[in-house]
Amino acid sequence: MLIKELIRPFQYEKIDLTSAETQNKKRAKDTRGTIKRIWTYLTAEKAKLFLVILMVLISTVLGLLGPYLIGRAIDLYIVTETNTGLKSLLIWLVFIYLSHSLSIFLQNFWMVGIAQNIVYRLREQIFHQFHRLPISYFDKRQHGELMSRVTNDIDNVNNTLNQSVIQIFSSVLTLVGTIVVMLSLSPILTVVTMTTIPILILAMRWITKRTGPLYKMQQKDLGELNGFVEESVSGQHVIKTYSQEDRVIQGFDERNKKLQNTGFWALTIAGFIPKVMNMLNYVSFSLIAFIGGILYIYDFGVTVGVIVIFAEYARQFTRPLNELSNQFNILLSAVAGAERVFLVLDEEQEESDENDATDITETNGHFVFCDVSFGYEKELILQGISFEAKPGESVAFVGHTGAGKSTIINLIARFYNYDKGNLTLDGIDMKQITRSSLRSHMGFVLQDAILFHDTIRENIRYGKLAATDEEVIQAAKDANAHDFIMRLPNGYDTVLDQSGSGISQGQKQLLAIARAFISKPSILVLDEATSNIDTITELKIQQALERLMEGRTSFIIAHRLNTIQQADKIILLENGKIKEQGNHKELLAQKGDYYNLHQQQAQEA
Ligand SMILES: Nc1ncnc2c1ncn2[C@@H]1O[C@H](COP(=O)(O)OP(=O)(O)OP(=O)(O)O)[C@@H](O)[C@H]1O
Repeated sequence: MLIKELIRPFQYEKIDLTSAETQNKKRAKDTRGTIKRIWTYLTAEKAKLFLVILMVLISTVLGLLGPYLIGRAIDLYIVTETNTGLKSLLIWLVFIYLSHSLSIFLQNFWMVGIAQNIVYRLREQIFHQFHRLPISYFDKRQHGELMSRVTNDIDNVNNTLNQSVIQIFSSVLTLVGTIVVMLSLSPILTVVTMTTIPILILAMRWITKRTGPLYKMQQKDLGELNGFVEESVSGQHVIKTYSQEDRVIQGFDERNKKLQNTGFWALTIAGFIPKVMNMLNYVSFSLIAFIGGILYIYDFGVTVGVIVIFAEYARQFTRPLNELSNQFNILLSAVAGAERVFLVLDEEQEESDENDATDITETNGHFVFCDVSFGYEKELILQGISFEAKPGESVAFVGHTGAGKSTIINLIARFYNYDKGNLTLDGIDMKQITRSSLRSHMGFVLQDAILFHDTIRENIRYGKLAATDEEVIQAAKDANAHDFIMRLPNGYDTVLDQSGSGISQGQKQLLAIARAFISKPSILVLDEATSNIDTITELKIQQALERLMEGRTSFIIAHRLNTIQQADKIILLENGKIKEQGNHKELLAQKGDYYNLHQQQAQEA
């Protein structure tokens, strides 16, 4: 059992990197582009970046000077046993090492500042971008996965910026500096020191070729896992009602396992780097000691001090190489993260097609659909839709699930653009009206009222931020919500949470109606609640809605026919087409589908 446990961590599935590698190759250009783009963020912090580079330069030179002086001390004072000058050289050494530490401290200090500024901007940009993207963008993606971009991916960029930029500069400088000093001391020993480099490069290549795609996979898997967790947390109600806990846990386990697997391989392979480095270090150290010793004994111009300098430089020399490849790995993982952030930033914004659209300052709410067709993807969902909603009229949509009721609303609110035909508001083509001005005249009372973690007062005020407390109370009264609010211990100051727990489904609806009242919209969209609401509350909702609809063009997604009998127009949809339209009386007289539906629901009731 124990042995099994011990070897368990090694029983990871092998990961096929071929597909990831080809993907990696395809994206190579993107990687370069992404690095360039990160660089533009860096150069926005010119002054600090300059200071960092200056400190890196100073620390590198001082780092080279230390071993050099120790070597000289051995040759000049220790081997020859003369003490004069040794003291002052040692004082110099102390000063050099102290300054070396100080310059390293400063470069890190400034770099942390730069990194924080950059991730602050990135976070700000991506969050702002989220609010400028069309609804279709969010419809197509898992929300937790998107959230992962703001958190994990940006974190990743942050970590890399903190470490990599300095490391890369200092590694390159140290490499160049070491080679120059080594060559000036002993070209033969320089060659000896460098013999291990080809092996090192080959080993690093082997490693990075594998870790690069693995890091990308790891970020992706992490995003998926986060998406799943977000869905499971926000969907707890549904999961529990349908007793789907086991299935969700199993789904989580699969994703968790996948992430564990990629994480294991990414870190294991990356972990070879220091081992290979150490081994090669010892090899090169032995070679220097051995060949340097021979050169010293046979008097080839190599001193003990020079051997010591080389031994120290050999270490210094492989370290930057190691760090470069290490940083390269970390850089790849950050580039993967940054790429996912930039992908969001590069998405077309909702207003991108609004160049020749104009704001509407007011509207009568007169909609005309003329032979309108629309599909989310290639497949057409709505076909040949024609109807008119005159100012102040109420239009109700009925039809089976998936018939296209919500889709028509999506076109009315311009969450999506219609494809063919003609859709106008007050005679103006919908595509010529800016979305923000259109929506500023619209009010929504949706099935699942979205509340924010704030007081009831602020939740109602969300409909019009400038509303006074009196207006909030008036709106609540109009919405029949005032009484229940006053019965809560903290009244209007009761803090709700996102799911609105603490108040009932019907009360949530009343708050949503109050929110719509306060914004005084000309156009209303009502999505009837299907859930069971007690009859008294339902009556209150119905009353409030009728009051709200007065004088406003209203679109109602109806699930029960008894609530829409007063509607000016009822449109029966089937498979994205209008099957019947007219008012309640007319449709009953037609004795068509509406009539049948009505009979059916009457019987059920
Ligand atoms: N964002 C979307 N992307 C792709 N297809 C979608 C999208 N939203 C809806 N659909 C498809 O469009 C069709 C019409 O959906 P719609 O939501 O308009 O129906 P509905 O009549 O409102 O149904 P319900 O009463 O269930 O809300 C369905 O086949 C649905 O699968």
